[in-house]
Amino acid sequence: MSTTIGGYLAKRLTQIGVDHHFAVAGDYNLVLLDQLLAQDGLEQVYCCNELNCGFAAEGYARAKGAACAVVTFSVGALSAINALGGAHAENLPVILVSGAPNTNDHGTGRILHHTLGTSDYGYQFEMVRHVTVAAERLFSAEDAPAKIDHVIERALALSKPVYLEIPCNVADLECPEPGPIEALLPRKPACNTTLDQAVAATLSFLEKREQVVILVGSKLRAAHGLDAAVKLADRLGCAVTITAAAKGFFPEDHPGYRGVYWGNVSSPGAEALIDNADAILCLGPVFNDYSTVGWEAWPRGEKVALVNPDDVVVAGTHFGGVDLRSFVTALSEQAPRRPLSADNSALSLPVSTPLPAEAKLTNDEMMRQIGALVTADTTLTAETGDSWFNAVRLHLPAKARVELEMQWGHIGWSVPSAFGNATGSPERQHIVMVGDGSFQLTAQEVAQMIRYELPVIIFLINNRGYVIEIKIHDGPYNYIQNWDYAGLINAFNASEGHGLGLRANTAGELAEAIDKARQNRRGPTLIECTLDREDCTDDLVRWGKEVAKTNARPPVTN
Ligand SMILES: C/C(NCc1cnc(C)nc1N)=C(/S)[C@H](O)COP(=O)(O)OP(=O)(O)O
Ligand SMILES: [Mg+2]
Repeated sequence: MSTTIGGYLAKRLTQIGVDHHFAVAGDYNLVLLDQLLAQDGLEQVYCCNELNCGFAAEGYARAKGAACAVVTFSVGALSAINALGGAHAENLPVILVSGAPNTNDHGTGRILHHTLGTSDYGYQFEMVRHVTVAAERLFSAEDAPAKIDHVIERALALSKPVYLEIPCNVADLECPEPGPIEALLPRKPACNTTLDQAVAATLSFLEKREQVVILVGSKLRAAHGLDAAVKLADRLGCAVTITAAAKGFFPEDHPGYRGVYWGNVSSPGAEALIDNADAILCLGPVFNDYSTVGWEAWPRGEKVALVNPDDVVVAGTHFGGVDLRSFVTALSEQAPRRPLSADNSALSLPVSTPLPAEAKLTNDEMMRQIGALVTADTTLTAETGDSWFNAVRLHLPAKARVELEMQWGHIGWSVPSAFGNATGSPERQHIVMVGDGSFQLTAQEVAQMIRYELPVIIFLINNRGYVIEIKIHDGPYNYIQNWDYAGLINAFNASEGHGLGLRANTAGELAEAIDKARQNRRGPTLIECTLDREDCTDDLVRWGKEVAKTNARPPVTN
């Protein structure tokens, strides 16, 4: 039996659970797109541009565990590279496939369209290697299967993006059918010696310590450690806090859950919990300048055990090659059981009383109404901006998901990412919180939500500008042209009733808009929430001041 190179890739995608791939056509990838279209069980979904295509794949990977975006050479791929940087920063296995020039043109000195106008077509491959963990260029059918398998295996093993370049005259060449997928799926090293020693060292580290706290980090999901973390919390009976970027990675109805640890904008009591702990088990943490509030809130020292996706550092010893899930599972089975020491009734939940219907809409009222929408089936995608602080403050029902991009932080990511996420998990209710500034970068993808009839509810928070930047450092550059955001839906020809654009100036108008959104099941509903520019979370103001201070540090002169 044989197939084509495009058919081989298509079959491999379905074997790893990718039922859709995202694409923008270009003459370098049209034959490849035909090969992918021919695969049963693999749907081709189109995007407005290649940046959105990359972000849609990133969102799909959040839902399905892997994703694929197909773009054309150079003019397409260079836009998608930004989204690949995001997938790398957020630990998501996105496979970027780029069409490429005819193999006969290499080395001829000829000038090709869509290129820099030089005869060297290798610059894209050089650029993409900086944002991927594996990259391959195909030139023939002979080594194509091995190269395709290599990038797929690396993407899954490391939960990171990879790249495949397929010339336009190679995509339909004949090659053998793919074999079983098992060898490409993640398998952890069976080195039990190091694992056992890491666990033993941690058990003795914990032995004499009373105030144990687990801090859940944003790499925990990519390391497949969510369930193991709950088991460990049950075993240790300890308090559990999360970093902001790990929102939704630990059940908030768990008796040990004690909120978000984020320095001076932590949940009430969470900062003291970490400061007073004598043992902090950090599971998949990312301590960057934003998450440590300008390097101020960064748990370090002998009381910290670092459990990273592929290594453990505890009591001054580094145990390499130990995968997080195996380690946390073994620790939860061997640690002495302790009684429950934490009680999340101590977690004070934000309570805001409903405003009268005619009252001007406020941020708190907006969040009260959005919070009431969130259920176990909800996926809330929250954009960079005050939406971060609003989303992190929500108290989530078990199994609700929050998607954030707090490492990469590319404004505009939320709309295409939610489009991809909704494509990959149509059974869930999808909500987006996105500011006016961010929305202006990638608004087109709402048109695809209309085209594919995805009932995403988009809360467009119109506070007239880049408020997070205004709070960090104000200037004329933080103010933008105001759009008729609610009216934009009509520009996307939503007249078939597949899309709704509404505006909410008051508490009552928001409640009505949400009712309409819940009934609109055949397309997106964009609700423009108008807020005063000064009406932002206190957390943003306090956090912004600290970050501004950190940015302003003068160069150290020695
Ligand atoms: C301009 C920028 N960041 C700089 C930036 C600029 N360009 C890209 C691609 N990504 C970025 N983060 C940011 S966070 C704006 O405040 C976002 O404004 P908006 O979406 O309106 O949200 P808020 O009003 O809540 O801040
Ligand atoms: Mg704004």
